[in-house]
Amino acid sequence: MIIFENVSKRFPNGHVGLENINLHMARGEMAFLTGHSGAGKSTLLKLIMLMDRPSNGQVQVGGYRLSQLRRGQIPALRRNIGVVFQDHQLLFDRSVFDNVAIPLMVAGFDFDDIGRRVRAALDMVGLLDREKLNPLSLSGGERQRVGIARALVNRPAVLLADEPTGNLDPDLSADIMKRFEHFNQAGVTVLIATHDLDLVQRMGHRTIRLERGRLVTAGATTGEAVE
Ligand SMILES: Nc1ncnc2c1ncn2[C@@H]1O[C@H](COP(=O)(O)OP(=O)(O)OP(=O)(O)O)[C@@H](O)[C@H]1O
Repeated sequence: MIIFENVSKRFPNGHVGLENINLHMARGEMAFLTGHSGAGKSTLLKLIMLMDRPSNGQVQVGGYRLSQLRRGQIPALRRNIGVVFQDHQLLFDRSVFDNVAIPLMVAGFDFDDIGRRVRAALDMVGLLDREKLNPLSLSGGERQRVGIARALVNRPAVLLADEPTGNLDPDLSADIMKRFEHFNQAGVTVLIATHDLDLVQRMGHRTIRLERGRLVTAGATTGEAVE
């Protein structure tokens, strides 16, 4: 589902963010991406979601070589990748409903369809009764769940999360991770960048570890060679 072949990322200032990464995540897999601050976790996620391009090597997602995508194919790829950020990036001048609806509005869904899909996504994260509220009136954990609903509303095949539990207490972090596990069981490929090694160990999924831009452990993937 996600393949990195000899991928390096050198920034314009000369800093090497990623060096010769070879990685294979199978469809339907769940993995954690770990490493110290500055190890390259966000850089790796940005290459998958096409927010940035590698300097060398190839990234493939869902069978597409990202370097060969035509401009017109990029929105379809992005719709297939849901992204959850640590600071959830919600709009505080819109309701919870509108925040979750944004990807569908951008994609041009009709009004009724948007209503159905937004409510289904809010239901999945247990926030159906909060749709009219402003995110400002929600707790940190609830805001994060709104961010997850927004990431899932397009029913993407891949869910990426960058430090999704960074500001949450251990119970809420465990709750959010359980939800990711649940989506994974429904077939979504899930990759989560996190510093929370206790949680990673407790959950027992594959761990992909970066150190100064290099892959030091890629863990195991079902039936396929890695690294
Ligand atoms: N646009 C950029 N220009 C120059 N250097 C950059 C750029 N983006 C990231 N870097 C550097 O690349 C390295 C990897 O950054 P990245 O954000 O991927 O790390 P990270 O593992 O996600 O860290 P954290 O856990 O702190 O979020 C860091 O040293 C960072 O300063």
